[in-house]
Amino acid sequence: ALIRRTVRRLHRSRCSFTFCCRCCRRAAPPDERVCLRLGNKVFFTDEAQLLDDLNRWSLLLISPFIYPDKLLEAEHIAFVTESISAQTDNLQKVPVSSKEVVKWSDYCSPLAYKPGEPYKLIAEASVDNFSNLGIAFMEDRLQMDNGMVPHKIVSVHLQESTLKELTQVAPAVKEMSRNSTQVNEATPTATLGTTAKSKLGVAESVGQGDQEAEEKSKLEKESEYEDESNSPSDKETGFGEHHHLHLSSCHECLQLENSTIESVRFASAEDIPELSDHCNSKLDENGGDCLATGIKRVNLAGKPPNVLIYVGSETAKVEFDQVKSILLECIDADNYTIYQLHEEQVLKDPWIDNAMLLIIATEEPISDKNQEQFVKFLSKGGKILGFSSSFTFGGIQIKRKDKLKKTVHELVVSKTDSTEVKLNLLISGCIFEVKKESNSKVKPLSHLNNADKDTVIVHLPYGDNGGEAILSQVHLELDISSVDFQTEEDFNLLKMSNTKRYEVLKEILVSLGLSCELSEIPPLTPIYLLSSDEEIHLAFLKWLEENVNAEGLIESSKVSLKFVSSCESKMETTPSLMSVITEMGNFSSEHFSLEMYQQNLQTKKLGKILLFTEVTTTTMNLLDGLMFKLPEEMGLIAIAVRQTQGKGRGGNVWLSPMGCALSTLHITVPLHSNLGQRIPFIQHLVSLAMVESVRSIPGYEDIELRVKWPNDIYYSDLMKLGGVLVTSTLIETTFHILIGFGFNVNNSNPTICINDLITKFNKEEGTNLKPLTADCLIARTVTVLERLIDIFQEKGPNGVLPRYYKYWIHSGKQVHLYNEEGPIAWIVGIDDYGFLQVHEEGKGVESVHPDGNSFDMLRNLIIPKH
Ligand SMILES: O=C(O)CCCC[C@@H]1SC[C@@H]2NC(=O)N[C@@H]21
Repeated sequence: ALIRRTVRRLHRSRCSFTFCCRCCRRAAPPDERVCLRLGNKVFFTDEAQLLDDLNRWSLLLISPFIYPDKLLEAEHIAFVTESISAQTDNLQKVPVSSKEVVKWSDYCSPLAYKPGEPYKLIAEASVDNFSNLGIAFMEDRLQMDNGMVPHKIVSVHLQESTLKELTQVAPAVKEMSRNSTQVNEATPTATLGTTAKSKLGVAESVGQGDQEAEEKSKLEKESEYEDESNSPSDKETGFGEHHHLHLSSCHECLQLENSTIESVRFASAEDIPELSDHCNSKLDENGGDCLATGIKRVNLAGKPPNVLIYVGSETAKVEFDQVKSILLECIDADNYTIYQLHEEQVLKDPWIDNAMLLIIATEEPISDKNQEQFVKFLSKGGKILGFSSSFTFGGIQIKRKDKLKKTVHELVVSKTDSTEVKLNLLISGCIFEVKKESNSKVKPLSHLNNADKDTVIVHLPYGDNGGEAILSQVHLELDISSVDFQTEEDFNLLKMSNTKRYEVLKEILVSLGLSCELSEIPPLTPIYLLSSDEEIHLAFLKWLEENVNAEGLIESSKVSLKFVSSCESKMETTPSLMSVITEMGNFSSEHFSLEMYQQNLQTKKLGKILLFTEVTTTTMNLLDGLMFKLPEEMGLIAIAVRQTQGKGRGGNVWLSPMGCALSTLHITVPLHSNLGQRIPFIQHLVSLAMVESVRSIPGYEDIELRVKWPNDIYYSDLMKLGGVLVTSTLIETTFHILIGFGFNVNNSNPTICINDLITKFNKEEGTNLKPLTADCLIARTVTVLERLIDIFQEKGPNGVLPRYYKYWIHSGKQVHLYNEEGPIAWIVGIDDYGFLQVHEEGKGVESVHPDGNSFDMLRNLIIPKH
């Protein structure tokens, strides 16, 4: 309280606040200035410390969407934090509980740094967050992102001239902040200056080891490193002493990535069988095995079989839509028709003879007459699925358990293959009991994981005609948007069970005779050539005239592109031949706004020439024919709404449904450059850009989106919602890099998406942040990425790492080396080549190289490779 009060009272005055260790002799204050002593720490006030010259600092304002004018508001404090390496600080104490730890960058934004011992960082924070940092420091709970130990925090006054220097780094600022209140308009309209670089800071020498590399490059011939190709070893790709140089597609890295992939099984991409090109014929092949086919025979009109949903009273339209929508996501939608069974139809209409499945999804009491009708349906071989309804028959009864009502609880589900699945779901507040006297064939399918093992899902056969019901008292039908979750823990539990909820629901539907096979693959659509402005569009067309072959084709081994002026030419789009429509005027899409993309793209080169399509195989194949020949200033990007053969890392399939932002960007990197010597860093830069694309929007700074090393995008440290796939081709001394990135923006199911996090944030904070769209976020990602690459080329890893650490999930995480009983080490950062660094007690900081180790974050293990 004392610290908070002092900072709040005095922050507008010309005084500074210092938190430091008593051993920092030079800072020893006169007694009258000391506000608080705690152990070996002291907090005191002093005269204003001015910081008017940033010449010896390296600036970190790397995001083009950051607003230093916030600093002019008196509500923010700028300060310098000094830290020393853990080895130097013998007194480093490990906080008792990780809950107490305050992660430095969670409470501030880094602005500039000065390497060395002590390592100094300038940052800014709100008045309260500055106090939080000070308090944590005093209580030995402050953790720096890079594993160093904080020794001193001093607030400073940034002169207006200093702020101007910051503003030079972020020229789009003024324009941005004008628009910053409305998200849809919070898009930068100013373009970045031609040189948006800082004139300050220590630039690392570019092109070190040039001679060796040059010699090597003479020997280089075009070589492409892709996931499936014969990846070169580090030796082959290394230059001089840069023996760590290592591509994300190399063998070691893939192993590393596989272990990472293993640890995120619930992400949207994983464990999904690859779609075969012959998927369309699946239904026919199923033939008589499929109950749906059987029903079709009954349905003489040739119409697909009916699934009816009864939600009780007429006001329940919302409930009907909710149940219908999850059903459409589970069943082969083309083969069923879903209707609402209205109250007045239950007794009148001949639905009993036309429906194959009735879903009862209402907690309202069911009248005796309706009950009789539903049982009659069963007696004729009908199937019933009950969601939290009072409908029962045979040997079971429903018992209320009020303390369970609307709670999230773990349940255990027995699957048909006799395995068990555990997941968390919202409970209706009722359970099933088997009547004592009954000799019916009730089969419990699921019980709560509580002391009473309360039964919550049952299977009941009825009569001799194959009638059966599965009744559930857990809300399998509700997704997070319809659940009134109370706590963050409930949100997390439900989201982490979301994939399993689908799994269980599908299994129930299949056991009731529905087909849950993936529906037909959508047909591929033509590509549109779109550009960020008219001028570049014309320049591209001119270039094209000179570069297409006699048939108007740009050929490549993956896809040949046939350029046509309008969509009138009715050419079929196939995986190996696609038409590209060059007239922008005809373009419109329900799922992509070119205007939104243009507004958010603030780049010099990247992403200027856009190949957009609704449905393609994979965006990774579209740029091949163009990328080696096109002039550099026409940065290429491919964007799709859906992919039929989306590629993930390590040969995985990347599920690419509507709502997922899907894109491949082409960049070139000179071999003799900071980044060219550290190619694996690209994946870190892209991950960081994806996170910043959201968290740099005013109001969205605290959306819990993070990076997981090496290249995943996570919700907190819990669930994957995005990833990066990088392939590179070295031609002479230029790397041509294709960066595929995908993130779930508006596809809440079957896992989690960015808009879920925004909804959660609005609910918790009482805000009204708007949902985001793929077009906006792809453009922002490219904009931030170009910025990050510029900074990296100028300053090397140090120019971007403080920002990466701000968003990564590993700060201060403990791991075991070698095996579960192995020595403990702390993750402290990544080294100059992008590898993880750990600090083993008593041994200091070491890099964990993928060629010797793999990293299993879920098990908190770094294990040697076998
Ligand atoms: O496995 C990963 O985490 C990487 C996923 C990368 C997916 C993107 S989506 C756009 C681009 N096209 C693809 O086929 N894959 C990448």
